[in-house]
Amino acid sequence: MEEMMKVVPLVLRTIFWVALMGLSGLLFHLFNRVWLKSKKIRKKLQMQGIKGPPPSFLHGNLAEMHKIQFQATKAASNHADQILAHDYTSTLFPYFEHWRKEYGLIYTYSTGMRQHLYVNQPELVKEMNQCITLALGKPYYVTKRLAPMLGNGILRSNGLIWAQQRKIVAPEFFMDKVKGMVGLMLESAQPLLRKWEDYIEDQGGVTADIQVDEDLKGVSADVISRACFGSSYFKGKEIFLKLRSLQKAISQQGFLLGVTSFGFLQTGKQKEISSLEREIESLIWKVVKEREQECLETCSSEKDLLQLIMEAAMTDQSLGKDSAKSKRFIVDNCKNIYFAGHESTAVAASWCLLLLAIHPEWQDRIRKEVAQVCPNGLPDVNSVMNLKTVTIVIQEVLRLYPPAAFVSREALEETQVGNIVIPKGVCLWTLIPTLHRDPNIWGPDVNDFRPDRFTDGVSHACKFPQAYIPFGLGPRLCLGKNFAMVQLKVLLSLIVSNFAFSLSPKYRHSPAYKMIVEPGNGVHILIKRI
Ligand code: HEM
Repeated sequence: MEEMMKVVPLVLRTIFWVALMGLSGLLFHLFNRVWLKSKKIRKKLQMQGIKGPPPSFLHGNLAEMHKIQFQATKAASNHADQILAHDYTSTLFPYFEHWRKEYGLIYTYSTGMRQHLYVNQPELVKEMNQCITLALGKPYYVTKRLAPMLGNGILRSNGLIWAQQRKIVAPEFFMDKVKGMVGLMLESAQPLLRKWEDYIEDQGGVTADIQVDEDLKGVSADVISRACFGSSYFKGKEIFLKLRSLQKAISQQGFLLGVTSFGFLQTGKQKEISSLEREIESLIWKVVKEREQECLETCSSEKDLLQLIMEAAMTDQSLGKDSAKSKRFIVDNCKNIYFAGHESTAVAASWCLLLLAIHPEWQDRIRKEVAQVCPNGLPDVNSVMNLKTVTIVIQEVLRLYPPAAFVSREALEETQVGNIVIPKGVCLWTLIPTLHRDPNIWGPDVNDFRPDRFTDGVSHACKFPQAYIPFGLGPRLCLGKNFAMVQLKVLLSLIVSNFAFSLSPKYRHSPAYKMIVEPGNGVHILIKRI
């Protein structure tokens, strides 16, 4: 017994020393490998004249970012009366604004040990976006959180895999293909018109106070379901509903700053995410199998996107005969097109209705144009291309309220962008709304809603056309740009030529970031029949 009493403290002491050595080793590793490495990267940027807020050990500038965010949230007053003057970056990402005022259009900051470069100088934005090197990709720490939703599809992939996917998917969204989809866009919008007429009927027959967002999401889900899944679009809609739940679950995780909550807090959410991911995969796969069977019997000559993605998966040499790879390709790309194609277009439509509600003179101009250009007031393949007023209204809305807030890249290798050498691992961030509201680029009326600034094209609307990037720019330019623009034109011309609307007193202006920037409390308008 006495012997044992002597041994216990010895064991405890040994454990203590081993733990201490382990901890010192870890700290040494953190200090040497991680901290010194990020210090070296920072130094490389500083030596090129790039300044930024001084980071603290382990956290970088995170504490300051949270503090600035906290103060901005506290100070955020109701912007209801200054919808146009309100640049949402000042409330959603106030630290970027704070540092921009202090350090200019290019600066560096860090989150944890990760070094970032803020790039909002138009010349450098252009260089960065038009850089064709595969050494610039989507930042891994951001996209890895999106993996359950996007797999390794085109939105998150990098390098050769991305280049191959882009080659396969891009032609499906060329203007010629999109023109063929005008009919299905019209079909999808009709139920919305009937629904809003019913609202008016239900609310006394003259006007109705409605919230537009879910109805618009319904239309864009229907459009992309029809475009993607053709005859099986009902099943497509079921998939899309689940994808929306998945998006909601992921965006609750605050992935942007790359700060993880403690694992155990996330377990429930993680389980929900994994189960949704599995359900979506098996639903998509079921549709694919049914389609294969249909094709064995009679395959329609009219090919939808699913058909084209399936054919690409079968014929693309990079995927070879590996059925697992082909399956991943099909499932991931269906998921990517849904996410990219559905949410952002619907949110853009919401912002359009908001700005048109406070500018009835532009509703009048659209109405006149639709009456002149469209036979029977319905846009078709030819007339949709001639809707100039609708186009400039959409362009102006996307300038003031771009749904995608950032263009982001990571230097996968050391890369030269313009006159700056970007060390490997640095993430680059361009804030699209800030570029779109720079008075040096757009002039003193930058905060006014003035669609006619776009009458003679983007290059006449501003000093630096590459600074207008609601759809990005260069090799990673949005694949669905044509699809989104045509869909928005069809939808707006139908709504405006059937209804007149103004802003409802229920509307509260509070843009919110949920992977894209949307009206936080929805868009409420008062509508009446024309
Ligand atoms: C108003 C609606 C839309 C907006 C504002 C928008 C905006 C964007 C932006 C900013 C990017 C990133 C560009 C970059 O990282 O440089 C992007 C990428 C992409 N978008 Fe869109 N988008 C919209 C609609 C659509 C639609 C309807 C589709 C498909 C049907 C689509 C498919 C894609 C794809 C596949 C990419 C990834 C391209 C790549 O990485 O190569 N988008 N979009």
